Amino acid sequence: MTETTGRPVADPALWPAPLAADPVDATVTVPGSKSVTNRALVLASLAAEPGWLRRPLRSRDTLLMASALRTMGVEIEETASSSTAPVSGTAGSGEVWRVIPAGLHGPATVDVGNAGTVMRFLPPVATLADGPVRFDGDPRSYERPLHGVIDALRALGARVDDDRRGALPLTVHGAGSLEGGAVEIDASSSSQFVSALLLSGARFNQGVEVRHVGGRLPSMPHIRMTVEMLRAAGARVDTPEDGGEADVWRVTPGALLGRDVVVEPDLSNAQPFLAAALVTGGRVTVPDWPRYTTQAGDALRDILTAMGGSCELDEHGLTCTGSGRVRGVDIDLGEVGELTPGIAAVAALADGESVLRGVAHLRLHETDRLAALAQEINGLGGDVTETEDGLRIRPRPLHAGVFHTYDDHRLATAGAVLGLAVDGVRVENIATTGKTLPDFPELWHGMLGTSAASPAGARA
Ligand SMILES: O=C(O)C1=C[C@@H](OP(=O)(O)O)[C@@H](O)[C@H](O)C1
Ligand SMILES: C=C(OP(=O)(O)O)C(=O)O
Repeated sequence: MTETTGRPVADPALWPAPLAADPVDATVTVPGSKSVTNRALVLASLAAEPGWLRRPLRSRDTLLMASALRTMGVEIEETASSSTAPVSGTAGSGEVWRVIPAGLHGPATVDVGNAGTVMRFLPPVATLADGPVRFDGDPRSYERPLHGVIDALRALGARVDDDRRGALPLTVHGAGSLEGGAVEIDASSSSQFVSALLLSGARFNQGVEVRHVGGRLPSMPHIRMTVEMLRAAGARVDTPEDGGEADVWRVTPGALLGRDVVVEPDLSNAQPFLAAALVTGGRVTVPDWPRYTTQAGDALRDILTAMGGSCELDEHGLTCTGSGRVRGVDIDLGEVGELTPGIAAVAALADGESVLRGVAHLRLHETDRLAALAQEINGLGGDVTETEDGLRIRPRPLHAGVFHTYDDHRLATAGAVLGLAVDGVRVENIATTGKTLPDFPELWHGMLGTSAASPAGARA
């Protein structure tokens, strides 16, 4: 692309990933968790009384969730300060959303975008509406698995019209209530099937009993998050982990409490920043890292340590420090699949081979993440091969090039991590980070002490 003067100009769709001139040394405050925010919105909407979310994530996925619940009749008031909330939270300043539940209504139309949490958590909610709720979304949402939720809802008494059988778009014909009861699903393609049924289960006449039958269930921490948030809202939940049958979860019918939820920082979105410490031999602190959490991102402490860094959790938050050396790992990421793109980027810069296992289901995430990572890292000169359930990454010197992102926020942040160490990486559609981390470019430049207008080390 050239101006009329013939001078080359930057393509605005290609973000010049800043090269780290020095080891990073920064504190990065990471916005709220997508997974906590969207569960809290659903649970608050199903509760018997109003509730609050403090420091919710404001991103495409969470705004889609809020707007979907609003179209079904829930009131969500957004305020800038916590002063109106007469409750015990200690979130301090920041945004507060007040959720006022109401009888759920149809007809309504829900745009799920490409948010797994919206497309899976809301059809069960829609069975409680008093009319039809239509679900549609981005083209990719049509390809993401939904059969577990649709088949289960039918088995539990709902009427669902899915022209494409087991996929979006679809209509849930809400009848004001759902019988509920016991159901078997194969959730090996997404833990969100289980979470979806449990989240609404307390509002079904007979509650719900979900039995997973099939291959390995991924992302167990996310199911634990669902269980713990349900319990905090007053639901009785029986799980395999408290002596119940393997792969069976049960939610007893009952009213849910309105809560005052302080949303934790999104630990999976902390990943690129912590990875920056590792690949530049620097140091990054993420404040407010919870001492106890069900978030998958907490596994980063161990993973980044195994890759050559050191991570310390203290009153300042989590600080990860790079040693100047990045080690390859052989690791099963099945429990924490959403961390895979960022780990793959670090692994491509390591001093030895890595094997990332247990993540075959990533082929049906925002994009086919295994194919996309192999393609894009190899496009920069890397040596990545897809295995049956993951990636084999052999580090090689990388070179400048365009890193395509396939509308996947985690591909975009992975490209930024590579750009720290490889001169001339341009990330296509950095704005796609807005799915869960809208201010990513500003946060990234802030961490590096550069500015988007004249980033040191960046090339237009
Ligand atoms: O329930 C959740 O909030 C999530 C569960 C996981 O989904 P899968 O089990 O489909 O991987 C995870 O990857 C996703 O980012 C968020
Ligand atoms: C898989 C992810 O998202 P979703 O909630 O859309 O499934 C993710 O954020 O990595």
